[in-house]
Amino acid sequence: MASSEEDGAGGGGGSLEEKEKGRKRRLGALATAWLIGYNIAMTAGWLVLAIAMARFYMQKGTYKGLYKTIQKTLKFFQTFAVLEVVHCAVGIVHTSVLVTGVQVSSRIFMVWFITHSIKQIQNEESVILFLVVWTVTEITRYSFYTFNLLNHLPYFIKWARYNFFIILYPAGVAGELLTIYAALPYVKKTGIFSLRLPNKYNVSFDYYYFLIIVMASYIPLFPQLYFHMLWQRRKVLHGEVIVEKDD
Ligand SMILES: CCCCCCCCCCCCC[C@@H](O)CC(=O)SCCNC(=O)CCNC(=O)[C@H](O)C(C)(C)COP(=O)(O)OP(=O)(O)OC[C@H]1O[C@@H](n2cnc3c(N)ncnc32)[C@H](O)[C@@H]1OP(=O)(O)O
Repeated sequence: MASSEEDGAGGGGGSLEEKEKGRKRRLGALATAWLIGYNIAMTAGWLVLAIAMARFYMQKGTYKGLYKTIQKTLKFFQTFAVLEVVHCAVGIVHTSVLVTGVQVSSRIFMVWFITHSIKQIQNEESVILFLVVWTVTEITRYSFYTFNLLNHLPYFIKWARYNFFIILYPAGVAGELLTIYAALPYVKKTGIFSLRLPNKYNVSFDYYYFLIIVMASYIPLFPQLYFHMLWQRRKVLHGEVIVEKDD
């Protein structure tokens, strides 16, 4: 995270260098305040989602219809996560734009272009699987960032942040892949998001094959995200310094 770097520089000095240092400090404080607000809002959003899912299941005794009940909250908070890519791009969070971009875009794709668009699969068990996994992950992750920024990080949150993913990441990926797989027959039948020839643009696009490519792209991309997290884990929990290649 961007820090109030160059601490100790005089604020009221007149030189250009001192003014620049003062500006950076103010930006650092502003960025920290923004990130605290953002992370609190995201923790709260995913907590609301967790409570709504638990209430639904306790009242109805089934997961059928669960997605429909929670979809608005899910769409709102998952889409809001686009800001994470912005945070990296503008440099207020020191992490890879590429890694964050792949993570966020795959989630947004699942929410809008699979589960929202193909209604027939909304009651699949695999949807519940990735929903539960995402929810546990995000409550842990955003509360970790919040407490970290406030310099009051309980060890169990840090531990959970850098251990839960070992199981949750593969479980989430399984839920996502099974959901896309379940969507394939409906995509083929309805031709949703596909463009057939002839048309005035003279281009064709088959969403069915696109989804197969997306599924295949998990094979090279997921291990990179997983190893990234394993490196982070070693760095944070065991204090190992590992030099990662830039994007
Ligand atoms: C268009 C079609 C697209 C199709 C694409 C197909 C791609 C398929 C492959 C993708 C598979 C993804 C599947 C996935 O959706 C499944 C799941 O998520 S399942 C649930 C389990 N998931 C996880 O556990 C997620 C783990 N991933 C992450 O945590 C992040 O997303 C990730 C970007 C991968 C890692 O994060 P990061 O590098 O940021 O690690 P850290 O958390 O350790 O943070 C590093 C430093 O940055 C600071 N930071 C980061 N974010 C914030 C923030 N919001 N506020 C404040 N600070 C932040 C953090 O504190 C660290 O700073 P420092 O080192 O200074 O302490």
